Amino acid sequence: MRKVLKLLNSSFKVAVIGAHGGVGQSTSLLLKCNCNLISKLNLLDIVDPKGIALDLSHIPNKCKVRGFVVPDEVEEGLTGVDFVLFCLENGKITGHTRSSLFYGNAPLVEEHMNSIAKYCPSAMVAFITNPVNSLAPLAVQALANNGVDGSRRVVGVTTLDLIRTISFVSDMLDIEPSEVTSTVLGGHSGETITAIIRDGNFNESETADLCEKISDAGFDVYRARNNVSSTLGIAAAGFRITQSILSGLNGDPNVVDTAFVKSNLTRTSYFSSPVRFGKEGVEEIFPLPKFTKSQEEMLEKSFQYIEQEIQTGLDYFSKS
Ligand SMILES: NC(=O)c1ccc[n+]([C@@H]2O[C@H](COP(=O)([O-])OP(=O)(O)OC[C@H]3O[C@@H](n4cnc5c(N)ncnc54)[C@H](O)[C@@H]3O)[C@@H](O)[C@H]2O)c1
Ligand SMILES: O=C(O)C[C@H](O)C(=O)O
Repeated sequence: MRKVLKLLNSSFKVAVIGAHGGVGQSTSLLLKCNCNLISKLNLLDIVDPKGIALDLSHIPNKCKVRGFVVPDEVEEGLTGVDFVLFCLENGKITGHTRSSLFYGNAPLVEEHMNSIAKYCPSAMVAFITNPVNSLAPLAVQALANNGVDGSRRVVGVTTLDLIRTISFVSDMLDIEPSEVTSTVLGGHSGETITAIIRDGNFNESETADLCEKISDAGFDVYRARNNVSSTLGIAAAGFRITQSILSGLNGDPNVVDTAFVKSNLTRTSYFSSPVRFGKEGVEEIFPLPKFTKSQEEMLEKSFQYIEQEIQTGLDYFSKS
């Protein structure tokens, strides 16, 4: 007899933190329009997001959107939330390397993680906010400082690197995106975005150029948009990871997506690779495939950067 899949909830409460910003607004639009698993979409920002919420609420569907000002309305905005998506950025930061963002964003993230521990301790949490490789470990530690185990519930968003890889490879080979088997591992910063090209017959130097293009893609967008980083590609990537995480929470047994998670897969304590999402968050981390020699060398090179960036996140607590 065919087994009927029993899905549980189909009606999750989601919070977007930093919802007034470029990434926050475009991602919230996709979530409101396309995510049938969301019944309540709470927008949080230090700039009053009620106008954005009103605008989105005119799109007719079951998902109810409300705005909450940080810090006064954080309790109301986060209570009972199932999934929190971080899109905030400290406006006072100057310079734009992903790592230069750390010292501005870390205290804001710590404060919100303390609120999450208080008002929605079992929520899944995903970081679009940079630097992803440092802030996801910081967030897990912030929850631990509050007695909450977030090791399977906090993820860094690396799906933008994945969709870029799929787009570039499918364009170059003129094949359907669904046929692309190339992937991306490691983390979300220049030296750690490690594309694993498995399609086509690229020679060594073409493969190296393509991997570099994937790892530089964020800066290419930043330059081409006159110093504005991605808000549209990342919205699609943020939507994708939200859909994956909520489908897992909803009891779908086959949800696989790529994310930067606490991991034993390599010698770094966090790593981005394909994982299975379920009711408990990250439920399975898949073994790494066989690599070519040059892929192995690239990964080996990325480990030291990943570990340093993880350590930056963890050192935040020992130094403060
Ligand atoms: N992971 C990725 O692939 C990826 C891709 C693109 C952008 N990003 C990152 O996303 C982040 C947001 O980028 P953006 O272009 O939307 O920036 P933005 O400046 O347009 O928006 C940031 C928003 O955060 C809000 N904010 C500031 N402090 C806050 C606080 N304490 N609580 C709540 N909200 C607060 C601001 O008011 C603003 O509305 C950046 O860190 C950027 O580097 C990551
Ligand atoms: O560079 C950025 O801040 C944006 C983002 O990380 C990206 O990859 O586009």
